[in-house]
Amino acid sequence: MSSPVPAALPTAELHLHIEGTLEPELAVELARRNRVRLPHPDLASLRRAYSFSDLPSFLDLYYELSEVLQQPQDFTDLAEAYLTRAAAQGVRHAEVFVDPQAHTSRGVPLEVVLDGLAEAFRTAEERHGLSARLIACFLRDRDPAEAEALVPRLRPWHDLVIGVGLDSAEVGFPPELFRRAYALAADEGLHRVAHAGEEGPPGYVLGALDALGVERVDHGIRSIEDPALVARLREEQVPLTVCPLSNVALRAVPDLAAHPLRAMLDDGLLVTVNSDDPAYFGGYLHDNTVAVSRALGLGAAERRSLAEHSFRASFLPEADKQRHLAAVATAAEAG
Ligand code: HPA
Ligand SMILES: [Zn+2]
Repeated sequence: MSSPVPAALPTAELHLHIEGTLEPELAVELARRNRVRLPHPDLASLRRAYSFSDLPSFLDLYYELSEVLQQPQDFTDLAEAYLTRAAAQGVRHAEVFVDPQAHTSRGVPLEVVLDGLAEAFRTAEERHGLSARLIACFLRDRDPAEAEALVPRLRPWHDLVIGVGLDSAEVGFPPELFRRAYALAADEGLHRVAHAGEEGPPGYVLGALDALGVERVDHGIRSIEDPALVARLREEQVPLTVCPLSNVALRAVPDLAAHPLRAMLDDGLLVTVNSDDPAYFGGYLHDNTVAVSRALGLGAAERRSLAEHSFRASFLPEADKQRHLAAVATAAEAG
């Protein structure tokens, strides 16, 4: 008999790509609504395409399906579906990635993307009991000049877009390429995070810290290959937003039992669990927590630490962090 599923604790989700929440059913519906031809003729064949060998093979499908997103309402529907699912999985605050260039590069205006998402995010607290903000990611496999040009264009949405990030194909695109874009973002008062050490080497994590001044590292799992880097991440309590089901789906780790999450926790790192692209990788936030807990034998104390870390690592004001941490304590002691 398998053990009962632990209850979801209140948690902040800090590594979630809104485009990665596009479930196949919604992709098919939006393709029909917008008369976009998908290369997969029906839902069953589309579902079969959700099998990946690495990050680039996933990104091919992720960008292809993003083309069904055309109108503000499409982005509102996408966000609304995520918020509904996230709330049911214990998420009480979300700092959500969006890839503006994935849309502007195919002729969808920035306003369509951000106003569409804003429509759902504005009412997230009342409708779903969770607060939600955006982090605009630069696509690292495109010209850094595009990233630099994007930064001032985010100004009208600074109540919603609280930071910048860096994603897409990692290997061959080191953080240093985006030094200027991040300096511009810092001047605008935006928070800074970056994907590093997912497929790329530990040196990319160092580059994100030193060249980009990031406040959090997304993934960062390959940091464990460099003991001096691990010591620095521990001393500086740099948050690492880890995504277990993503790492297995993209073969960054062979299976969940081999995932470094427990070692990272035991090393005193400020790690959090997140879902990355849940429509593609088989689970939302609590699904990740349950799966990795089972595989690594994490207990209630470790799950409480993960929930606490998520709020400590968030960009929430201190008073809100304390309010959420109190809610974690109440839920953990009840459960
Ligand atoms: O996991 C990811 N890594 C890099 N880029 C991405 N864009 C969406 N998901 C990812
Ligand atoms: Zn990611």
